[in-house]
Amino acid sequence: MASNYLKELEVALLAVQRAVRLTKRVFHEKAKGTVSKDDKSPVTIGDFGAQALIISALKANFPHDEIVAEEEPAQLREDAALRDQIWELVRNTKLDDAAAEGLLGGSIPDVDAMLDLIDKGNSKGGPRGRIWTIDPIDGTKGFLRGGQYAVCLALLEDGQVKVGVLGCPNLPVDDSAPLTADIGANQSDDEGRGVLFSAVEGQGAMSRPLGTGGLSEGKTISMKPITNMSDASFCESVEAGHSNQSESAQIAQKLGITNPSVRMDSQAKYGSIARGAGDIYLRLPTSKTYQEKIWDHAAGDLIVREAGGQVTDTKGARLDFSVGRTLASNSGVVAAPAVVHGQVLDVVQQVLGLK
Ligand SMILES: Nc1ncnc2c1ncn2[C@@H]1O[C@H](COP(=O)(O)O)[C@@H](OP(=O)(O)O)[C@H]1O
Ligand SMILES: [Mg+2]
Ligand SMILES: [Mg+2]
Ligand SMILES: [Mg+2]
Repeated sequence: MASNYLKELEVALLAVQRAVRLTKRVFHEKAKGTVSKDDKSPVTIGDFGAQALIISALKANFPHDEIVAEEEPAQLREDAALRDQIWELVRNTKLDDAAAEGLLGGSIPDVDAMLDLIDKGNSKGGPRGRIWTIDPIDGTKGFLRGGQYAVCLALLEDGQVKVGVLGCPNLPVDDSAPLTADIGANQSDDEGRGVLFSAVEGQGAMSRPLGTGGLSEGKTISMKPITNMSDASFCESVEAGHSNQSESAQIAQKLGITNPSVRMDSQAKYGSIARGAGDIYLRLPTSKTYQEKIWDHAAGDLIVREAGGQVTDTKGARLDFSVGRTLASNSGVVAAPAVVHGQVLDVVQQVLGLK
């Protein structure tokens, strides 16, 4: 029987909403409990705490599903002070709405249970079955800089993205607000910011304000129909090490795009183009060896496609979430409204020397 994924969507929206409450507390702190991972990338108490809360909600509702999550608890087992800071955040973060909080399964009993939950995100992924993928803070570097970041959750079934949710605390609520990575001078003022994007396969994409309790009504979002490339806006990573910014500038110029690129951290880029605030998202490989991670793209891929977009890699292939924890068979990302995707891809391939 076909599923409409209603329960999965509700749990995912509430789990992301709750996790965002935790990340926002850390965002507003000066000391974010940052440690360096083996690959030298940063992780904070916010990343670990959000992952624990989301996995707890998933395990309470879908105990047999597998989970591919970004963070692993090894460092925490050795660092009691860090572990206690995370536990303090996790046990004090709840939704205001008791029924919604109850749906997420209630409290985690103790710090060891929390570490075990973080560890439950260690699935290898793959082509079969139901697999959730979590990026507890996407754009950790943006989070540390005071920029954009996103809490990301998606459900894969037999390698296909079925449900995707992105919590973007620093984007404007207003879907028609212009595309900018700026979150305003006064970073402690949350007024008008915080959006939850979601999509279910075949059911369109939505946005709604991030709240503190239950869910508010969602609005359908769609990509902007581009009639003239010279008016298009494109976005890319802030981090030059994550995407080749000189190639993207050449691509934009060849397409006749006159606006400078908007550099924004995280999957907030996918959400922004899905609601028509921007048009095109380019992610161009900076190395031959780096493999994109499934948690960096699964939710955004579905949200953009359900909003009328097309998402491929630079070779023109759809993103393949069925080959493990990384997108090992893909290279980069080209996301654009379906009607112009072919035109954009053509220029990407010319500039990258792929044709
Ligand atoms: N060399 C590289 N090329 C592309 N992406 C990279 C990269 N090194 C790290 N990343 C990924 O880029 C993500 C952030 O994307 P963006 O640049 O669009 O904000 C990081 O997610 P995390 O912040 O969750 O670790 C990380 O997984
Ligand atoms: Mg990371
Ligand atoms: Mg990420
Ligand atoms: Mg992350």
